[in-house]
Amino acid sequence: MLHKTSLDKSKIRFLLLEGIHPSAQEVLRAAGYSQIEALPGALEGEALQRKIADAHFIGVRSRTQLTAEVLAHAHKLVAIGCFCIGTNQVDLQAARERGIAVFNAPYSNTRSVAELVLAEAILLLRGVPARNAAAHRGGWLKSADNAYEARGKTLGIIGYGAIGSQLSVLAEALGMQVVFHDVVGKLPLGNARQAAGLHALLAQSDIVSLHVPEVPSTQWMIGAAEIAAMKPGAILINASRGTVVEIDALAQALREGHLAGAAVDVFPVEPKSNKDEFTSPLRGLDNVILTPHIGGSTQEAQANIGLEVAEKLVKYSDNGTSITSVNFPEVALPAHPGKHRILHVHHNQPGVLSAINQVFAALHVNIAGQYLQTDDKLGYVVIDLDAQSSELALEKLSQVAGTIRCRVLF
Ligand SMILES: NC(=O)C1=CN([C@@H]2O[C@H](COP(=O)(O)OP(=O)(O)OC[C@H]3O[C@@H](n4cnc5c(N)ncnc54)[C@H](O)[C@@H]3O)[C@@H](O)[C@H]2O)C=CC1
Ligand SMILES: O=C(O)CCC(=O)C(=O)O
Repeated sequence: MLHKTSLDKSKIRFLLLEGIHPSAQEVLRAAGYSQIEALPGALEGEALQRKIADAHFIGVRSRTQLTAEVLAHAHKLVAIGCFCIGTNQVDLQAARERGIAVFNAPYSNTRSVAELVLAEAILLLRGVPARNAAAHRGGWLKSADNAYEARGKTLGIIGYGAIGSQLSVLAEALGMQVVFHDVVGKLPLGNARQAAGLHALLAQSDIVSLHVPEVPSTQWMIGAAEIAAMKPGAILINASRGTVVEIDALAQALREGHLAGAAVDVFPVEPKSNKDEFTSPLRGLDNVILTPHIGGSTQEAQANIGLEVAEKLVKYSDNGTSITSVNFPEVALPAHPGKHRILHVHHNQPGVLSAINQVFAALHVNIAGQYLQTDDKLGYVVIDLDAQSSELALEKLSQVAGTIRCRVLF
């Protein structure tokens, strides 16, 4: 399917969902974009399909599912901004195949998640959730039973990426010992140690905290067997994705007392909005902290995410720069004063580049600058040329076999 775009800024439509921080709109407006629709909640089904059909750019957080089926309606969509870290809510491959670049904010809420997890670890070690719940019911559980300091305890971090390693630093500052498990070799920060494997980590940790992405290798990676391998009285914290932990197995281990407590921020099925009911086998367990996927929900993180992702969308829209895209060949582009710029996304197959160059040769167009980046399946070529040639060149380039999308910037 071919897409050809040549649009004035005033006609470019941004759809921002899920209460994205106003800082994003400020960036877009400062860059000259005025057609911005911002909605407080997520969309799904027909409503999403209808809205996305009209948008050139869409911004989502973790709720809106941009599946291949939804993207099939996104005929005008140029790029997606995930105003968060995770990009599992987007079918990245389907987006690529349609020439839609996807951007995210890989570090803006890292600290917020790490701080929440550390706080939860301390509260759970002290048995605060259960004592708090009892007090709300009129109980008074003053005792040191099952209440411990964080100092000297072993924190096992699964996924030693941005969040895991930030947590590691904070935990060591409290005097905790950190072990971690990751599928790739990581530089241990401070005195942290890489565990011999997942089960070795589970067997020695007083607290296990998950910081992996949602990918096939992490699906249900913590099930009954892994929970059984944890120390009796240990604590499990999951602020990664709901599909990483088998929630029924966790509920059972908590009911049976094998685990002393848990903090869970993400669930296999999460309510679509704040008005929908939250259901979970973990409800009603006093020793479990349940939070509504708010690991990254702080004012600081949301404001920074708004700026970061909106700036990436503006750069891609204004100038074609795709640096940091999570599904697209990355090209860092200079400004193009006095020239028009054609952006051509194509299947990386033999003959496309020579066909593109033949178009320019046949039109006798002088190319002022050409930039190319490819990966195994996708090619992204950018051509700067004189203003008077761009419309005709866009028309011809859109007809080159293998073209996915082609647009011109003035
Ligand atoms: N609860 C919330 O509000 C938030 C949740 N998140 C979740 O946290 C996840 C992690 O975030 P970051 O640390 O920024 O990501 P990251 O990409 O920096 O780190 C993830 C680490 O997990 C490792 N990993 C991948 N597969 C693994 C496996 N099978 N076993 C062990 N390690 C594995 C990777 O090698 C990497 O080091 C995100 O993907 C997102 O799903 C992120 C932000 C907020
Ligand atoms: O704040 C959100 O909506 C999602 C946060 C999250 O899970 C992420 O950044 O990956």
